[in-house]
Amino acid sequence: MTEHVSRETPPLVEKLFPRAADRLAAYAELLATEGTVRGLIGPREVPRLWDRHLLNCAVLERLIPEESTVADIGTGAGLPGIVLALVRPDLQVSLVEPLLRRITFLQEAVEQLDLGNATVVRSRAEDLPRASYDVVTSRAVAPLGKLAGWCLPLCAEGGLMLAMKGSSAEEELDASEHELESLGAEVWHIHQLGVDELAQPTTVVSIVAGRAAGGSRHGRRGR
Ligand SMILES: C[S@@+](CC[C@H](N)C(=O)[O-])C[C@H]1O[C@@H](n2cnc3c(N)ncnc32)[C@H](O)[C@@H]1O
Repeated sequence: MTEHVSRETPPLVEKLFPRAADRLAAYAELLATEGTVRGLIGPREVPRLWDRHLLNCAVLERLIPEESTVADIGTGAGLPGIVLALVRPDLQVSLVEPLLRRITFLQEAVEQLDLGNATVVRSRAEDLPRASYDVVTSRAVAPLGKLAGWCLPLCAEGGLMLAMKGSSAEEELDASEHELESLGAEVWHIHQLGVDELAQPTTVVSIVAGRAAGGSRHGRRGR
């Protein structure tokens, strides 16, 4: 049986992201059609695309300072990178992905959504230039310790690594403290980014890279 994404943009999306709602809906449609045909999104995910994927990624924008350069490592079909570029036109987002099949989809999506603030980069995280981004994001890419080894070196000094994690966040953080210290990270924190109408908050581990003198460059934009 073919599953469908709702053709109606949920009222919550109109309320939270009024200026991005139309293009978010176009992206949802693209994921539900080409994304499933090309095996980038499982058909069972389609009915819950909005809650479990698009809104879950969109709330991450609350932790990103204005006009940041962002690298989304292992973006896959563009999560959270494309969503961030849509809801935050002030950001410059690099969509980083090594696999050609996904790169082709990302290039088509960027073109169809007319995303002037997103660039598709075919690369593994380890091969990107160091100290190049204000913020490095990731979702469902690798365990935190390994991920920190890839992402923290990409952050400019005082930059921010944001790893979207589920219920394993606390455990992964405990297990990787030694690695984080050896990578020069000084401050880390677990955020629960909630939206009242959604059952599940988005759990994000934020880590400030390098010597974060007071961390004032990264003022939070509220829960
Ligand atoms: C499970 S998918 C998650 C995709 C997307 N972030 C999401 O949440 O739907 C993991 C992605 O990480 C990519 N990946 C794996 N190792 C990587 C590396 N070393 N550097 C960059 N991307 C990597 C894979 O190609 C894959 O697209």
